[in-house]
Amino acid sequence: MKDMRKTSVRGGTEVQPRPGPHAMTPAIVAEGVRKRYGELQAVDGVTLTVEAGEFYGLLGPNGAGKTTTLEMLEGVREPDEGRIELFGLSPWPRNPRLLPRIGVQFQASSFFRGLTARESVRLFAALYGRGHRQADAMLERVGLSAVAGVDAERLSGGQAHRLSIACTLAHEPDLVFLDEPTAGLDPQARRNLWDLLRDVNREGRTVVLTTHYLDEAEILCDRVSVMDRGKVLKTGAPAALVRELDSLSHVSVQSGPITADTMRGLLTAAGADVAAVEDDGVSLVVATRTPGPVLTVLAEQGALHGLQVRGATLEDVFLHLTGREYRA
Ligand SMILES: Nc1ncnc2c1ncn2[C@@H]1O[C@H](COP(=O)(O)OP(=O)(O)OP(=O)(O)O)[C@@H](O)[C@H]1O
Repeated sequence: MKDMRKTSVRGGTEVQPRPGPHAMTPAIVAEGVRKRYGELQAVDGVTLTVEAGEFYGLLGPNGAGKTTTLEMLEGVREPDEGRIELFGLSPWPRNPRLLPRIGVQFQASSFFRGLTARESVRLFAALYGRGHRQADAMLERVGLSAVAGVDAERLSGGQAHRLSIACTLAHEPDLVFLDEPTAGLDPQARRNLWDLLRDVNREGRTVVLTTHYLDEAEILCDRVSVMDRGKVLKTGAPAALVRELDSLSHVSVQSGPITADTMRGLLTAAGADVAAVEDDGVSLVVATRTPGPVLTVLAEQGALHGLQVRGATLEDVFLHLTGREYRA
């Protein structure tokens, strides 16, 4: 079921089979995790499980506690309370048995001064006893071979993000943590990075990311946890969270062939569940919980020109859960 969704999102690309996640120890188990900074309860009892092979997202607005949660999962910040296990092992205090299995993306802006892109990846690979060949293959993989000899600090924003991911992946970790990996990228660079992250996940690696971008989470993640004020408000597959909302769909067609009044009459006669029918002279829009009968009526009237059906999105889920607008 999960992989079918991914297949369609990935434009028909075939998903590589991977072992069923439930057969394995979860990649991450966190129970009742808390972190306080002075008076501020930044993380307030987070409980979550990430299965091996999952693409998992932590969503939320600024200050929700995503980064603090991620850092505790990574083992770089000590929780005040709670239990965390990665592949059944505690990441805190720093656990040398776990280090080769996890990859933590560092900020793209903090490469070692004076090193080229190639040297940067080779350095990271060497830290884990991996050779030049593997590092260079990773550089190729992220599409940076052509700029391998360029000073890392002179790369474009998109290239720098790709380089930081190459460094994160150079030792082939099973579990990859990314903190807002596409922040600040232009739409094309974002999409390129999405492709790369999907490929990494398709190889069977577990990917956990934080993001402000709800579209990104909806497209990439198998499951997301929506966080606000240090708490997880809800966890689930993006599509399931959206479906649970039971919100209105908006069916829109070009104005002209049929008036709003006629449409209302026909929809009532057809027994369709309609909340509103409006026409602004450009589009006729029907808000409904049952788009099927609406589409049938429009088809019968030959009024399907310019058809668009817009359902709820994760943004609506966020609004519903937090009672406030999503500000990326
Ligand atoms: N080292 C720190 N010392 C004190 N307060 C901190 C520290 N790090 C984060 N905070 C505060 O804790 C809260 C949670 O921050 P955190 O960075 O975890 O949230 P976030 O969801 O990742 O937000 P953003 O999207 O802005 O990165 C915020 O109010 C932040 O100001």
